Amino acid sequence: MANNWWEIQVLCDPALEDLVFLRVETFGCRGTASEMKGHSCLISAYLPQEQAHLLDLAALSLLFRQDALCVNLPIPAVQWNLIEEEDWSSSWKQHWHPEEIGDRFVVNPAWLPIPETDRLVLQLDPGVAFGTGAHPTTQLCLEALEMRLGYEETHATIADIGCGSGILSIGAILLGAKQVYAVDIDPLAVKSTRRNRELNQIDESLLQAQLGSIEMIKQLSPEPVDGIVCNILAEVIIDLIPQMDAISKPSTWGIISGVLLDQAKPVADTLEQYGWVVATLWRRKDWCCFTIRRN
Ligand SMILES: C[S@@+](CC[C@H](N)C(=O)[O-])C[C@H]1O[C@@H](n2cnc3c(N)ncnc32)[C@H](O)[C@@H]1O
Repeated sequence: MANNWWEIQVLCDPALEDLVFLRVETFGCRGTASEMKGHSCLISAYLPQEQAHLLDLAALSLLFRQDALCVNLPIPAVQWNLIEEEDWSSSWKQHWHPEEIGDRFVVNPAWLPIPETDRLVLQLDPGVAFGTGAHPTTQLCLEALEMRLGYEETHATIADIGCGSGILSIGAILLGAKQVYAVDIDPLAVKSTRRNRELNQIDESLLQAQLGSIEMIKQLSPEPVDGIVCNILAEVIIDLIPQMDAISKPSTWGIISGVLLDQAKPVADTLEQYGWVVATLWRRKDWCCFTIRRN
């Protein structure tokens, strides 16, 4: 049977973009992209057909409407189409362009020529996994890695928990990390990380990607790691913090994102409760990123 996909398109005020992203991700969409259309933002999101009925899509549209009304913005225009597998990959790809992130990176879609640049080129085919470089939390994490590894520390061993496309793991290796252990509970993310590792010609021994979560890092890494990067949602992070001790040493640092601003306090409280100090808190749009170290 052909695998068809729903293409959900939301044309909204740019101020609503983050909320729409959050809604489509929570809904289970696997590929998302956004672009400006005049003064509006067009968000396209993709979901396997069998994962949603028409009624679910109608309910999702109502949520967009509700969100807009709550913050006093125009109601977004929503449409959905059923598209075939081949059309999905090509229609999704056309949304992606090379994107400069921080001072050091350019994220280049793997199907485009490699750009001439002094920056580190992060070749990426995100497939259906999260992590294209377009999301503020991914950008904040890459920028924090750049500050940590680019100027202060190389040869670090790093755990990437919730690796998605592998973008942060690959970024860390390009910046000189010695060894990265990448884990994700989604088998498609692990597959995507391995594919992107190959695209960036990184040896498997430098970047190991496995299905699982923090407990898998313990199995992969013979020693506690130097750094932890973790870009997942706040409630998952709060559950993971107590387990971070098992892979850390006194000098271990962390880069934690995926946290909406209004969820920053419970995350910070939990970090402090488990012996971590919040060194900085970076913000982009409605999201934030913590850099942390041991107490
Ligand atoms: C927001 S994406 C981040 C992807 C990528 N690291 C980035 O920064 O763009 C979060 C990823 O975490 C994974 N995830 C969710 N809960 C998890 C858990 N408890 N342990 C490990 N991975 C998890 C999801 O499958 C998803 O791929």
